[in-house]
Amino acid sequence: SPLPTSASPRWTSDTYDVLILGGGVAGVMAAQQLHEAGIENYLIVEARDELGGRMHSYKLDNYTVEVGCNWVQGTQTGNGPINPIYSLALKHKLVTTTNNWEDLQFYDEKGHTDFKDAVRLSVGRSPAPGADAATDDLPLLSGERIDNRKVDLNARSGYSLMGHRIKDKYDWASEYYHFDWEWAQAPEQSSWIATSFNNNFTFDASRGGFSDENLLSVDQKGFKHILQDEAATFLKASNVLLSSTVKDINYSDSGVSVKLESGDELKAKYALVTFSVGVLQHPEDVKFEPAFPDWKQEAIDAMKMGTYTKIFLQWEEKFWDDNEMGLYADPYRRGYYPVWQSLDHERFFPGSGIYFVTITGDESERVENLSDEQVLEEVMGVLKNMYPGKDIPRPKNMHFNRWYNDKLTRGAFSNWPASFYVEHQDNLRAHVNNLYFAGEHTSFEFYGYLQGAYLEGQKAGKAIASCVNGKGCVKSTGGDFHNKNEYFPQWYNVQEVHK
Ligand SMILES: Cc1cc2nc3c(=O)[nH]c(=O)nc-3n(C[C@H](O)[C@H](O)[C@H](O)COP(=O)(O)OP(=O)(O)OC[C@H]3O[C@@H](n4cnc5c(N)ncnc54)[C@H](O)[C@@H]3O)c2cc1C
Repeated sequence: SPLPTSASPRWTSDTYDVLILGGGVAGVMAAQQLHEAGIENYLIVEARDELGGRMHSYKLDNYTVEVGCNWVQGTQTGNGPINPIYSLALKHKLVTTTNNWEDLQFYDEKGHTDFKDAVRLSVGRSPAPGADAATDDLPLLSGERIDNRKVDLNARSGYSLMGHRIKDKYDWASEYYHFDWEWAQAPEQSSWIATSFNNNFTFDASRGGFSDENLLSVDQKGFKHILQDEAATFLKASNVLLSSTVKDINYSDSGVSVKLESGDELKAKYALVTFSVGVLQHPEDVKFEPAFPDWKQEAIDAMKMGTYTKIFLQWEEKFWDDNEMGLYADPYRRGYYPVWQSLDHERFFPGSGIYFVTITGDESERVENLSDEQVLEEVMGVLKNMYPGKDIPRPKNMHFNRWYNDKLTRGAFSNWPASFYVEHQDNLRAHVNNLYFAGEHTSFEFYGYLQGAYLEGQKAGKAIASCVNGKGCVKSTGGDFHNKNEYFPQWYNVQEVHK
């Protein structure tokens, strides 16, 4: 790796200007801002043995697969706004390919079937492929709600109000494919308004977004290399402390002290916490002293981590269909091993023998508590349904991450439950004394996505740099619900709606 190895940190006797807690996308981008502002007395503290966080690849046999993020989601339309992750991918020559969403095969418990029409007619986060009615668009109707100053509901209510009601297992699977597979939670667990603008800012160029293009990383150096290569352009060995888990964070308006699992203690004027909101929800993992003010704790607990689990399976020989994707409609259970992707395909890793299935949300949480053997048994049961009459051998390899139980993530990415309040979003980011916060979860437009982590890290890095350099500190917006929205002052005034 071109990256420096871990620092020999300076302990209590010395004080850093800034501690950046967490070396994922947000942490690295914040560090870059400090560097550009001429601040070099900072340290990134990361529990894992490399930078990247949820950019996390895994070597399955001879193939690098992505157990964390895999797509650059949204690129650029014409001269419109460009996704900064796309810029990074271009700069560091990420090897990508596209998916052909139409190359989808359908299955139920009796094998091949065809519910293309159910998928087409199912309302989606954006119009389903081939759907003709713009009214099938959840975000569109959400926009109307905002314009008419109506309150948020969950996305299930939105679907129902559009007249879309689940009739059978095919509707289940179709809706799952459009919704849960993106948000990692079910429509009833998700904000109608937040999922809608979140979708638009990334995918809908006509509504200020990047583009509806998704680029899949098939880079054998791992998706994470674009972040690590970028870090290597400015980070010095003395700026990074790897394999060091934070246990306690003590903060005030004069400084921050951080205790590591090793018992060592680091001190700084400011600290930026980039741990996921899931980690912040677990004080037994990382303890903050003093406890957060009520408004901060409420904002943290207002959000939920969705879990997105890719179960990679590898066989000596491919026995499955040639399609890129498969959608399985289980008769009894919504979201039961529903979305299958073949990597043994000419567009990806031909000859690899790799087929993977994604589960999300409550199913992920359930499955994480099973043993690998129990998971394999369930997966084999579904494959036997999908391919009746085929003698399917045990796979030679299986791998998946338990993101929900992982103390360093506590889920895959954040998702706003209904109802969404701009004030909670502001309070999630707002700093408390000398403790700042950034990560995908603090992003208004792009929560959940890499671009959210990138832009929030930059924003926090700039704010802290200005403070350190004596150019003025931003006033924390945290506190009781307030009435202004920095993004769309005239656009959404929750206070008025709820009076
Ligand atoms: C399965 C999955 C699929 C995804 N798919 C996509 C996708 O295709 N496209 C997309 O745009 N986004 C996707 N995402 C989301 C994307 O990966 C995240 O939004 C982004 O990586 C978050 O970056 P971050 O810096 O906010 O947080 P993180 O990457 O979580 O960084 C925080 C860092 O803090 C460290 N840490 C945590 N606790 C401690 C502690 N106590 N002490 C020290 N260090 C600690 C962690 O190890 C981590 O490195 C996916 C995520 C997952 C998990």
